[in-house]
Amino acid sequence: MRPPAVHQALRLGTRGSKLARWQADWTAAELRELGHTVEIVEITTTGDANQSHDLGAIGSVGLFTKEIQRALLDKVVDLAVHSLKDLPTTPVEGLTLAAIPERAEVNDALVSREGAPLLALPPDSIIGTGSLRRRSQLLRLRPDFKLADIRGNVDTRLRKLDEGEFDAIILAAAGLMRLGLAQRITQLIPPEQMLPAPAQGALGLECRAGDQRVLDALAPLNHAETDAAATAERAMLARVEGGCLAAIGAYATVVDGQLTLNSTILSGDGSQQLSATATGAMEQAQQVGEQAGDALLAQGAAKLVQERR
Ligand SMILES: NCc1[nH]cc(CCC(=O)O)c1CC(=O)O
Repeated sequence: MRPPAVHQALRLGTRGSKLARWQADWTAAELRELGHTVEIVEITTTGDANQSHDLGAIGSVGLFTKEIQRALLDKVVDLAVHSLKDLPTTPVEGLTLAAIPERAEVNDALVSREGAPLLALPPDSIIGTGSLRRRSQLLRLRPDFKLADIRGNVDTRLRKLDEGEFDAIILAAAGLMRLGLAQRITQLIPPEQMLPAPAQGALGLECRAGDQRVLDALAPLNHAETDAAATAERAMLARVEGGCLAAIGAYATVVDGQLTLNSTILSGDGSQQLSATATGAMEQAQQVGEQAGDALLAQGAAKLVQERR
C-alpha cells in the first residue's frame, strides 16, 4: 500500500557532476516510488569549481558538500544526496544524516590500458591517482610504481588513461558502475590489497534536524547493514581525526547481525602501516568504529595523521 502523495515537493540538492546527478536521480526515483513529489536542484560546490587545482593546497575537507549543506540550512533545499565518503565526519549543527541506502560495490577498481591486473603490471608502471589512501597502499604493494596525480571527473580520468598519460588508474568501482562504465574495469581490487575509503560506495541522505516530514520520507531508504557498516567506518575515521586527506582505509561487513571492521592507516610512502580489526553487534556500530580507532591510536596513528598536516 502506498502512503498518500505528498503535495509539497521535496527539493533535493545535488552537485552537477554526472555521478552526482545519477545519485540524485536514483534517490528521486526511490522517493517518487513511495509517492513523493521531488524536485532536483543543482548546486555548484567549491570542489567542482576548482577541478584543475591541487585540492591539497586549498584544503579538501567538505569541499564537495559545504555549499549543499548551506543550501539545506538556508531552506533552499529539503534534502541533500552526498557520496558519503566525501561527507566530513564532523557534525553540522542543525543537520542530520537521515538515511544511508544500500551500498553499491565498495572496492576500488583498477582500469589498466593493456588489461593487466594490479600485481601483473610491468615494473615502473605509471599509475594515476590523486588519493593518498590509494597511493600509500599501492606503494606498499608495488614500491616500483610511479605515482602520478590525476584530477577531474570520471570521464576525464578515463580519457587521460586512453591518451597514454598513465598505464593504469584507480577509481571507486561504484562510480564507474553507476555511470554505466563497468566494462572499463580491469580488476576489482580485493580489500586485502587495498582497503576502500570509509563509506566508499554508499550514499548519505541529509536533511535538517527535526524536519519530520523529510525524516519520515527518507526513513524507508535506510539500509540497516549499510548504515551500521558506514557508521563504524566513519566513527573510526573521526576517532583518528584523519579527515579525507590522510591515508586511511576502512571496510566493515555485517554477517548475521555481527559487524566486523577492518581498518588501516599508512604513512604517505607506504613504508609504515598500522591495522586494526574490531567486532561487535551491528547496533554497536559507533563503538566498534571507536574501538578500531583507539587501537590505531594506541599503535601511534596520531603521528601518521600529523605527518600529513
Ligand atoms: N572523491 C571523489 C568521489 N566521491 C565518490 C566517488 C565514487 C562513488 C563512491 O565511492 O561512492 C568518487 C570518485 C572516486 O573515488 O573514484
